[in-house]
Amino acid sequence: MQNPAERINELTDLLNHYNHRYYQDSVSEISDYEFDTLLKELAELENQYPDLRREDSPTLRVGGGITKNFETVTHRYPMLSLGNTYNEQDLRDFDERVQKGLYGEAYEYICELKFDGISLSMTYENGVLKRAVTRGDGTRGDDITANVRTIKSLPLKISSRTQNSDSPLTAHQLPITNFEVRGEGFMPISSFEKLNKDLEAADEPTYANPRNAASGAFKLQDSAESARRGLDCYLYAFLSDDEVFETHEQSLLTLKTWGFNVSPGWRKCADIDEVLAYIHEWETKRHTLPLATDGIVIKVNSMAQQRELGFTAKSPRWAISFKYKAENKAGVLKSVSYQVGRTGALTPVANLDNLNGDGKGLQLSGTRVKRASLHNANEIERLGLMLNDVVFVEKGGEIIPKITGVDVDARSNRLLSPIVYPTHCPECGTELVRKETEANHYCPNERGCPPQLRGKVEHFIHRKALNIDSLGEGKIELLFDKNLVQIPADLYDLTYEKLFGLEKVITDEETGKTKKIGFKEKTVENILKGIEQSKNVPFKQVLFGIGIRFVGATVAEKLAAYFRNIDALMAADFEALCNVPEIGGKIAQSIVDYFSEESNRDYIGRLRAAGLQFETDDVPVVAESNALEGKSFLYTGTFAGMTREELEAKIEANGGKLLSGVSAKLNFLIVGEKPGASKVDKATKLNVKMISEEEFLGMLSVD
Ligand SMILES: NC(=O)c1ccc[n+]([C@@H]2O[C@H](COP(=O)([O-])OP(=O)(O)OC[C@H]3O[C@@H](n4cnc5c(N)ncnc54)[C@H](O)[C@@H]3O)[C@@H](O)[C@H]2O)c1
Ligand SMILES: [Zn+2]
Repeated sequence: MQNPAERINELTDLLNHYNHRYYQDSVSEISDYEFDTLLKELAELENQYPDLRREDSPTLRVGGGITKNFETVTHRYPMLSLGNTYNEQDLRDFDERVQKGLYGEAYEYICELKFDGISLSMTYENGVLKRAVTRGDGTRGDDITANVRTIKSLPLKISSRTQNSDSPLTAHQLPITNFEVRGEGFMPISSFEKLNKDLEAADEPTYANPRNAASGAFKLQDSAESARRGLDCYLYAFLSDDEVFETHEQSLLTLKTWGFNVSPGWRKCADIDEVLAYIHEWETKRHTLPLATDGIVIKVNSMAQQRELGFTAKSPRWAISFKYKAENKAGVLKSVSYQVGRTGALTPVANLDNLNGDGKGLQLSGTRVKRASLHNANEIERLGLMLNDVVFVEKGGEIIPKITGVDVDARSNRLLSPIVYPTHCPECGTELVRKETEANHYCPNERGCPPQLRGKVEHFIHRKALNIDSLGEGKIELLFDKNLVQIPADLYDLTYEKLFGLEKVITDEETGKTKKIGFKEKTVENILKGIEQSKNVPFKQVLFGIGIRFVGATVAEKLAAYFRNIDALMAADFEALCNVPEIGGKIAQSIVDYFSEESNRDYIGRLRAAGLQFETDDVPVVAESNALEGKSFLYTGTFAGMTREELEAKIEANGGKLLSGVSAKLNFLIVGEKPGASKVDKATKLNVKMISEEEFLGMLSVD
């Protein structure tokens, strides 16, 4: 057996790693349940061997951190975590501790839903929103006011209506005007789904769940982009220097009258049994809410009693959270279907039913589950799946259900058959290929496979490409069905006459509901207007929209700035392309291959004839010297003498290469004011030379 010291070390390192990934990178490498189980194991070991507890133990600290991408703000009142449990007995133990701590005084609880997003603290001065800060490490957080201000439901200035009168209270009439409110910033499930669809269309990585998506959105540098992500916030706490409220209940009611978005689901409970009833009631009901929740928060109602009970290093003694385990059910794998995505990648999808086999699917976390993604052939192999197997299906914070295992014991009396992976594309019949380095099989028929063609048009109209938002997925399907559009260039041949009156009934695969879409006058005018306006979209977006493999929005921007027009780009050979800052061999080869095909050149010709922008009118980078030739740079933070754009232009104008991340290839990291900790850390580890703004400018003057 491992000795306790080793295990404590191992757990501390592991949990600190998961915390970093979760809070800094918005990624969950393991489930919350697994994380909490490991944390509990560590806490118990530390209890037994207090001397072995490390100073950086995750049991002592709130998990988050500050990012240095934002101004750091010290919290007036620390922002702590919550103790958590997954079972009733722990809750009863908590209740007993409260009882003891209050020496027999009567007490009651408030139960609230536990919203799954990120904690926010908002400071109001004279009734006006001054600052919004993340929890960070509990003592200091990131100032993300600009992003939080994009939440429409959050009052920027308090005006409230009293119970008896309809006239708004001014700030002066409020009992208190300097205070802090706390709440959970979240992304509604509908916004989350829309965002992921958008990201997918732009070839960018998607988020595993709404929490990670919210966390990412609140920490964007560009608040206009935050605004587009549809964030929201529920408030659940009030803090001030004076004792304003006697109970938590009063504070919630008052916050509501002041115009704050307080979740309506909370309830006062007289004892722990009522708390448990609340927990059972919401176990499935919570799935009908428009946002993700992962449990219940239980708080002692009286503020005086809260003060009496106090805090541990990490969390209040007067509150605890009860977390629901991801629900797991057994079902039957009826069949596997195969979907072809817009890149031609094949995804196997499990078709499931309940054990009764009545065709109704599995009732899981409040929804009916009939399908689960199997990702790729490796996953099927890893699970050892056979058709007609009894499988365990889980639906957690991940929203999309997954198969977690096979009930091998159930096999003896079942008729099983192997899953035969297709050799040909189910959509177009072309033989599938599988590259050595990739897990997925692909259909190589880029130019004839219907989902791939549709995908290209969807990519073309994307906001970051030609931005034709009057055409959605359903409308494109209709255009495909009627043979009006095959490739994006066909969009420019559409006319009012061709579009008017088109109709189609669409059936939702999940719900079976049907909906009719038809092109009436207004729709047609909008579509044509959107297409017309796309002719003004800048070259870099057109280049992205064309859909050359590996040419994402950022690469397209670099190429457009460097070559300035399509002719120069098409004329560039592999070497010339590799000379462009940040363009590597893989991208260069893909571009060369693309333009070597006649059909692609014809396609560009058609788009050009339609009047799209194929040259850029941004100010070009004028070469100044070759002082930086052969050297690569990256910067972090802000600079006194120039903007980031000017710095980038300086690097390029003097022959330097700008890299997008810290790697062993990087020669210099230019470190400005408030540098990013992760870049500096990584540069230190990799021994990358770090220089100041002055040192960089000094490099320019030497010959
Ligand atoms: N999967 C992973 O890799 C990983 C890594 C780190 C942490 N985690 C998870 O995160 C947890 C720790 O996160 P945490 O410290 O934020 O604790 P927590 O999320 O378990 O609870 C505290 C938070 O709950 C939120 N909350 C939501 N509704 C609330 C309400 N009505 N009242 C009060 N607070 C409410 C607040 O933001 C508060 O900060 C872990 O227990 C684990 O489950 C997972
Ligand atoms: Zn195909």
